[in-house]
Order: sequence, then C-alpha cells, then structure tokens
Amino acid sequence: MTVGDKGYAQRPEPATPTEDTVLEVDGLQVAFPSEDGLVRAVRGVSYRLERGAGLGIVGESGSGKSVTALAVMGLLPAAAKVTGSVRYRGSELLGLSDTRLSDIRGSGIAMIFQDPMTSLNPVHTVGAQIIEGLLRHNPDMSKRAARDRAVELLGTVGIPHPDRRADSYPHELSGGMRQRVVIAIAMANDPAVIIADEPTTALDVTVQAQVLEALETAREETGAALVLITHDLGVVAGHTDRVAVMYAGRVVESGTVEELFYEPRMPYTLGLLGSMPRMDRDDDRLTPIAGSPPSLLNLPPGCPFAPRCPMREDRCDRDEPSLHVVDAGGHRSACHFADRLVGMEAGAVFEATGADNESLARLARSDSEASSEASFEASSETAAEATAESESANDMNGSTDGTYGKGSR
Ligand SMILES: Nc1ncnc2c1ncn2[C@@H]1O[C@H](COP(=O)(O)OP(=O)(O)OP(=O)(O)O)[C@@H](O)[C@H]1O
Repeated sequence: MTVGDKGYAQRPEPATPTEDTVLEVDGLQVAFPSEDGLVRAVRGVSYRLERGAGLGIVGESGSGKSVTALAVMGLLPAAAKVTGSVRYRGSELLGLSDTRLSDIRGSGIAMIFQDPMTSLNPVHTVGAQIIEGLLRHNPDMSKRAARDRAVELLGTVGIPHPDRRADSYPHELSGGMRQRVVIAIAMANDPAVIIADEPTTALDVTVQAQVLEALETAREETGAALVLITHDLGVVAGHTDRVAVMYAGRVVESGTVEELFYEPRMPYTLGLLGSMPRMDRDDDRLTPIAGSPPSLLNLPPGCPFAPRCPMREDRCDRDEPSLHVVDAGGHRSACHFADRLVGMEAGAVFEATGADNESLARLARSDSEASSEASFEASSETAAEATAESESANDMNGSTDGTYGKGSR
C-alpha cells in the first residue's frame, strides 16, 4: 500500500464544523492520580472528524493514544480526571450518564480493540452476535433476514464460507478472522464513527492487510468516520486521510497523510519515518529514535521531545511549543523550528534521519551553533520478522506490506 492510494491523502480537516461533522474532540485532558502525583496522560488533544473521514493517530507506546480513545468512549476508570469537550453529532459526551453513553457506544461510536476477544462473547456463535446487533437497530427485521444479512456481512469482511462460519464460536476462528467478525458486528450497528485501537498489532503482516481491508470496507459501506490508532506510520499510509502524531500526551504534528510523509515539520515525525521500512531506499536499514519518551509524572518545562531531538536549542528546554498552523492547508506542528524543515525534499529528510544525521545537524546549525549533537543514531537492524498466527489456507488474500514509496505521490 502506498501513500495516496484511493485518493485518501487529500482531505484536510475543515476549519470549522460542518453538517457532516460527527465527532469533535476539543482540548481533551486526562490525568490519573497516583501515589507519586498526577500522571498527565493526555494534555490537550483536539481533532474533528467528518462523515467518512479517516484519521490515523500515531505515536510510541505511552503517548496517550488509547487513553484519548477511551476518554471519547467514556470508558476510563472513575478516578481519571477528564476535562475538555467531546461532542458526538454536536452533543457533549463528557458528563453523560452511563446509560446514555452505553446507547451511543452501541450504535453511534463503535470501538475495535487489539484483542477481539474483548468484544466477542465466547459462548455465542459469531452469527448470533451479528444478528443481535442487527435486531437491536432494526427491531422490525425478521430473524431470517437478520441471519441472511449476518452471513452477507461476514462475506463483506472477507470471511471465507460465511454461511458455515456464522455457526462458529469465536474460539474456532483465527485471530484475524475474529477481528473481522468484530468489524462485521460494528457494521451491523451502522456506526457514525469507528475507533480501532491497534486492531492489527497482534497479527502477522498478511493478516494485518486483510483486517485493514475489512476496516476500509466498513468505512466505505457504512460511511462511518474511522479513527485508526497505531504505533506504525506504515499502517496509516494507505488507510486514512489525515494523521495526528502524538508524543507525551499531545498532538505534535497533524496534517494530511501526504503532508506528514512528504513535508514533515516536526523532528519526531522524521524520527518515526526513519524507523519504518521504506521503498525509496536501497538498503533496509532502520533508524530507531534514540532514547525514550519522558515520564508523564512531573513533566519538565519545554518541549518533551527536546532530549531526543537533533534540532534542540536552548529555547526548547524553556518553552513547550504550541501546535501551530505551518501552512495554509491546516498542517500543524508543535516545533519552534518547523520552518527550517520547509522545502526539504523527502529524500533529504530521510537522509537526515539516516546514519550520519548531517542534514538535520546542518539545519540545527543554520541560525546558530547547534547546542547538542544529533541524536537519531544509526542502526543496522533490519525490520523485525513478523511472527504470529497463521491464517487458514483458504482465507482471503491481502497485499499490503506496510511500506510506502515516493513514486506513489
Ligand atoms: N488507568 C490508568 N491509570 C494510570 N495511568 C494510566 C492508566 N491508563 C493509562 N495510563 C498511563 O497513561 C499514559 C498513556 O497511556 P496510553 O495507553 O494511552 O498510551 P498509548 O499511546 O496508547 O500506548 P500503547 O500503544 O502502549 O497502548 C501511559 O503513561 C500510561 O501508563
């Protein structure tokens, strides 16, 4: 799959809500009290989704992706302190009763977790579980029609022999098939928004492709907006229109898929790009970002990425940059020096995240002497071999390899 396939990479976020806006998250903050103080897991996340739009939320482990999703769904533990605003079709969700929220979860907003068994009932057949969803939303539907539709939905998400599979229990299916059943159940509920939290992380690459295809089908057939949460930028390349990159509880860059891949304006995004497999380089070296994200307890002032950033200057240790618009299309970056990345060719950017860091180091020195050495260290590691379950031989075939290439633009 490549960036720009199916024309997805072209849809910027509208400046103001429209009649198609289904979800608005505004200044969302989540903190968890702990013995050592407040863990500030989400620090002011905002995004807006229109019907049918696809937003990828990307970041390393612990950056606040899941907590943001759980806050939207009203699924956080009672001790969590949640502020800001989450509006579904214009109505505020924060503070709603559990009953009302549960209604919205059942219909308006569907959530797909990494482990499909979180959502499936082990003692009912998968067909029965889809039928239940259908009848809940279509009380006048006959049982026969519901069964036919359930089988059709299983076929739509790529389950082979759907008529037979409808009578299977979840434990009789592979992990990839179970995840596709969860997607079929989400489709039966006809949601306006599907939030998928690392839906393919536990699956091998071929099976990942099948599940992503099924999600795409669900998005196309229901017109739902999709929030795809992943630590893997490659996954969002072919499956969303926009991307929000999260770091230390905040969005640090957002824009269309093309903007993020070809005109990144935040060194952290460059680091993520450098640490994924690419089709535009001859070797298969990956360049992991040196260091690790900061603790969310007592975050020091300044940019939380500064200790790992090759462009760090004194100012970065003092002021945390706001997420500001860096070009007319709504592309945003939370880097004081976002402008220094303007006009860099993708190749140069990628080089910058490569072995010697010369390009980024030069950028950092363009106004003054660099205050620290570049920290994207080289590595000769190759992409980890995907391991996991093996899908049944007659299962649907996928083709996404999770890489992207400049030539697709
Ligand atoms: N119930 C909780 N109580 C206290 N801290 C929590 C709780 N849930 C999450 N956190 C903390 O919030 C921060 C953000 O976690 P979150 O799960 O959103 O990260 P993530 O980006 O989704 O990472 P991953 O990909 O590993 O799931 C982490 O520091 C995590 O330890």
